[in-house]
Amino acid sequence: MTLLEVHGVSKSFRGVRAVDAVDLSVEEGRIQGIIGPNGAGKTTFFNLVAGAFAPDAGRIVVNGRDVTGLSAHRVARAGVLRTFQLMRPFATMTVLDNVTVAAMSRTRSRRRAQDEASEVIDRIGLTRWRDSVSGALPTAALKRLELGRALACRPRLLLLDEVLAGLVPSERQPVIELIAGLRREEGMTLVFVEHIMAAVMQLSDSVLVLDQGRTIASGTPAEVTSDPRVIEAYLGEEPTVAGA
Ligand SMILES: Nc1ncnc2c1ncn2[C@@H]1O[C@H](COP(=O)(O)OP(=O)(O)OP(=O)(O)O)[C@@H](O)[C@H]1O
Repeated sequence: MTLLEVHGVSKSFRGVRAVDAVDLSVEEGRIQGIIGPNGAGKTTFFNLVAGAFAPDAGRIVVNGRDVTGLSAHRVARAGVLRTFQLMRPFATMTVLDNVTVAAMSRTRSRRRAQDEASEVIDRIGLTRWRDSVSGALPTAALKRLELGRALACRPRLLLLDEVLAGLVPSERQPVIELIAGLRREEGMTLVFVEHIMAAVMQLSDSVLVLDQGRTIASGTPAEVTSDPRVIEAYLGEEPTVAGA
């Protein structure tokens, strides 16, 4: 079943076409990567799918329902959630309370929300930080917390915005495995924007490549990374972006 269908979405900011007639179709239970050089339009595309901005043109359908132009809140209720590159937990609240607040979006029972939050915290490997104030967490734990807050809402489609950014290489693989497990064990559908190519290669069933707002390639990780248009688009970028 197709969970996400994006038809020809476009968005301009003061004359700059940040996203230009982009199509994407994601089947349920698949992992879709989105890559592209800086300024390619990846974050804007996420914002359009998550309802942060309405597109100037095009249509977004989630689980057969047209969500084009709906608010982020309503898109979330349709089952689409995103994480943010810059984490936004409540710094003075504990990890447990932060995840409980997210779980409260699904239940009125604080007790049940707390139980679900505890499960999520174990799932994402934050058990030892459970009662710590979020502001005291190191970056790697904060990244997991951001993921946990999204998972507590039990999304059907999770949009991950550079979850590996800011992590040192040894911290990346466990997070990659955590993400792979979400699909394998829970059948979650994921769309992720990522600069770390090793993660894109390992996780993605399919990759969409944007450059200057347009789709320049789409296919398996091996197909897109050997595509001359993709190689050309990345020329001049930091080697860690193109080849890490
Ligand atoms: N809110 C905004 N107002 C004005 N211009 C914007 C806004 N958001 C994005 N843009 C512009 O749209 C274009 C695409 O930006 P976007 O952040 O979507 O790219 P990106 O691929 O996510 O880049 P990066 O990899 O650097 O995060 C850029 O030219 C950017 O300056």
